[in-house]
Amino acid sequence: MRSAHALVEVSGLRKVYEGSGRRVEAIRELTFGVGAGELVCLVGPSGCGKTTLLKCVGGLLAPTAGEVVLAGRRVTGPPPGMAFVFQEYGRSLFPWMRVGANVELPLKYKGLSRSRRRELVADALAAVGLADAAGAYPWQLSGGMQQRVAIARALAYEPEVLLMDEPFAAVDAQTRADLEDLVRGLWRERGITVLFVTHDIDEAVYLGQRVIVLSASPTVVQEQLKVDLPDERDQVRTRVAPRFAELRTRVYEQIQAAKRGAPAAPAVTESGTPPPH
Ligand SMILES: Nc1ncnc2c1ncn2[C@@H]1O[C@H](COP(=O)(O)OP(=O)(O)OP(=O)(O)O)[C@@H](O)[C@H]1O
Repeated sequence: MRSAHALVEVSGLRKVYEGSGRRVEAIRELTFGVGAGELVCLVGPSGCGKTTLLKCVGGLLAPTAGEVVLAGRRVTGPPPGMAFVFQEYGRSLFPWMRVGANVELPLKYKGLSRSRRRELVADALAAVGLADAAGAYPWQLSGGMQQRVAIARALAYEPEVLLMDEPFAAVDAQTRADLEDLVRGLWRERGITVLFVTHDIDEAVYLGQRVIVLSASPTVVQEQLKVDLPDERDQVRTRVAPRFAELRTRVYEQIQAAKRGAPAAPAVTESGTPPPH
């Protein structure tokens, strides 16, 4: 399933780590596209190369073969239109800088005026519900609030593409639900393209318009699944909907198959109906 107008195109991507007498073929061959304004979730067994893939997409790692193209341009380093949110908010925010300064920092590299930077910081903090926290230090905030700050920092940067690497893996379940709804809300309001890596099947189905299931390492695309749930999602109602259960079962089965090394299932039809099995 590759959009004719993909904003991000991953073609024949391969990554082999070499060094210290060790050779790990993390990604064998990955090809997929992400359309402008799409929210795509990537799931796969632990160690299948999700982080490696995201780093290649974000230009933080050079692929061994293949390429990533953003808006028609080959990615060879971190492109200006991309922002990252990592799992470890504790390490991604600078503890000696107040929240406002943390959010503002990347904007300084964009050469924006001071007043524009202030505007963007205030807007982003308000968007994540932390309008009052600009003067606090990260360590004065809860884990969930720190992750909101990391999201605000990415938003303030006004990215075309937001790359999120298991961003909610380290927060409690209630906070996680709130943050999932925050991301969906921001995505719908701002039309950002989101590539969201998670190991949580329910999270992938709840958040995504599409779920890409990766095989075990050395990684290929095991299956792509269209999430044909209504755009209005709700933590209670969506998660008990029969279609949600069908989709999560399908993803679960594919991940189990991936762990066993079973061949990829045929692609899902446009209606999103899984093929019979
Ligand atoms: N810098 C590195 N040098 C050597 N091998 C690496 C390096 N980074 C990752 N790997 C290996 O590449 C494979 C994929 O790792 P990666 O972290 O991308 O997987 P992941 O799917 O994100 O893992 P998890 O689900 O556990 O977070 C693993 O076998 C890992 O040991």
